[in-house]
Amino acid sequence: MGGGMTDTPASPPLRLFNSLTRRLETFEPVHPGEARVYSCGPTVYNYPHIGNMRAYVFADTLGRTLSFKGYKLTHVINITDVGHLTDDADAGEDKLEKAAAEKAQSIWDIARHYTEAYWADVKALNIRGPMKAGKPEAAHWSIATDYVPQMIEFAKAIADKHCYELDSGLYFDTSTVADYGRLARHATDEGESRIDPVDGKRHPADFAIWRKTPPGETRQMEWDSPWGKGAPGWHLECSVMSEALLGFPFDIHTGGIDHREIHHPNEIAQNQARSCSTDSGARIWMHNNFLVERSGKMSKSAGEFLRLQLLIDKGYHPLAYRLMCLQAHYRSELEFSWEGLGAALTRLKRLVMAVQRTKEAATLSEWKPFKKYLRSPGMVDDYIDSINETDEWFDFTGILGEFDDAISNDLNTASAFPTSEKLALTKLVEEAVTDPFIQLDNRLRLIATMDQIFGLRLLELDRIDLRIRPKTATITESEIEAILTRRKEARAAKDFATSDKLRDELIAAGVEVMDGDPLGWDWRLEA
Ligand SMILES: Nc1ncnc2c1ncn2[C@@H]1O[C@H](COP(=O)(O)OP(=O)(O)OP(=O)(O)O)[C@@H](O)[C@H]1O
Ligand SMILES: [Zn+2]
Repeated sequence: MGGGMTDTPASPPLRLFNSLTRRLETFEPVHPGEARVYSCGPTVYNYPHIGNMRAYVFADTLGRTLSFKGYKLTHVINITDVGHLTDDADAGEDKLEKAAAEKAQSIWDIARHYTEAYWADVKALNIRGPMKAGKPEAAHWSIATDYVPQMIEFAKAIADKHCYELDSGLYFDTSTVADYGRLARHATDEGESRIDPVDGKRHPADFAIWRKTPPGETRQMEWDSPWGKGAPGWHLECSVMSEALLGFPFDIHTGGIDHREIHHPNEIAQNQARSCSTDSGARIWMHNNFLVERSGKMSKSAGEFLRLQLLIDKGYHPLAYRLMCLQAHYRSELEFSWEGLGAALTRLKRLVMAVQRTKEAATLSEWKPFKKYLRSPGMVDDYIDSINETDEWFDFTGILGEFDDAISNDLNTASAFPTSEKLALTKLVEEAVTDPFIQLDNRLRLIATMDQIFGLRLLELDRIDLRIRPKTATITESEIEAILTRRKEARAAKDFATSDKLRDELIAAGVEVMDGDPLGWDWRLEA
């Protein structure tokens, strides 16, 4: 550690809010130098809505932060293609079987279709996806139906001590484990009125770990088991896949805040049974709050919902939605509005434009992040050494230190944002264009470093990428460009009548010209 630099500030430890203790805790990995994370994946019976995608932007921000802090990340995200009922508890039908019946399609085709739709959103939002020991290429998405034999083994192992059989399935007796429901913080028999009773259940909170196919019926997805033909329960999937892929216990388990009430307490109960201990299975349980609309939580069951593709069709770049998520803390509710999304898009444009100007003036052709800083999770000494090596006098420690503080404080991208935007725009980029003492290349390296967490592609995006033509526009890109060129000429010649006429022509075609906009014009966005 950089000899003699005793006054160097230490990189802050990563502190995360643990839903189990409802407190901020310092992250201490189970395996030194590693971070193993499990995120509950989508149930692929319908398109994901942008609220669902907030859960994965959050999981991705966590993963990126762990990588930034120097941990070798293994991140598992599953695909739930079986077992999730229309109620989070045990009433209702299998969501996938129901969708298949309604559409008269094969359940496997339905699962495939919606899995691909989810992957498209993941890609558009620059979510990194699964990771194995720091390598995305070594990882794969974990599909629940690939793990059914392991689920049966898990159930067999806990059946005698913790389960009982009814006509409808094998049920977990929640009274057999200590402190059931401690994550949700409700007493076992209270607050359960929304759980429809299943005949014969010993306690309202007991849940199916194996659901038998009713006599005389056939399910499209069913497997043989010691309890007859049937399908696994949803909660079982996550316990099995997390143990199989991450070991027991692992570091962090994530999901939306609704999972804190039923799904995760049930996973914990299974994990306790399996390990014959009080260990919940993960050291830290983290939950993102909801994306809401004025009318309430965005949800599929409520009928109408917003898909990422709709935002794109209206002319919003998907990363504007990512930025909108980053501007709020993951534990706060975020209210969606078109105005808010529009403001995020304008902010993204300004950032991209400022970076672009700096790129044009810089000398390097590639802007790698400050690798040395990234490689020294404990201290920033190495990083200061690297600056000394390059004779750079500018105090990066302050900027990166501030950024590191924010992100290490329970992923506070919300506070990182105003800070980094202020720095990036006024100090780092705009001043950089005029200040002869500040090296442009280092501004770009700094942005590259921070963007490892933001994932906004700030160095790759071009102003052209941010112009998305709304589906409703009745004019082509080149026609717009031609009119805009003529309008610019008219304005230069102070011929404002022609300029206004051309602007009206564009408006009639669905394109709004915004003279104050950094891009010179913008598409009209429908409210
Ligand atoms: N409005 C929301 N905002 C943020 N996260 C959400 C929201 N709705 C669901 N989630 C989270 O999205 C992830 C994927 O959920 P899943 O695919 O199971 O959807 P779902 O629960 O069927 O959706 P819905 O609640 O809309 O019916 C979960 O972690 C869930 O907690
Ligand atoms: Zn899960």
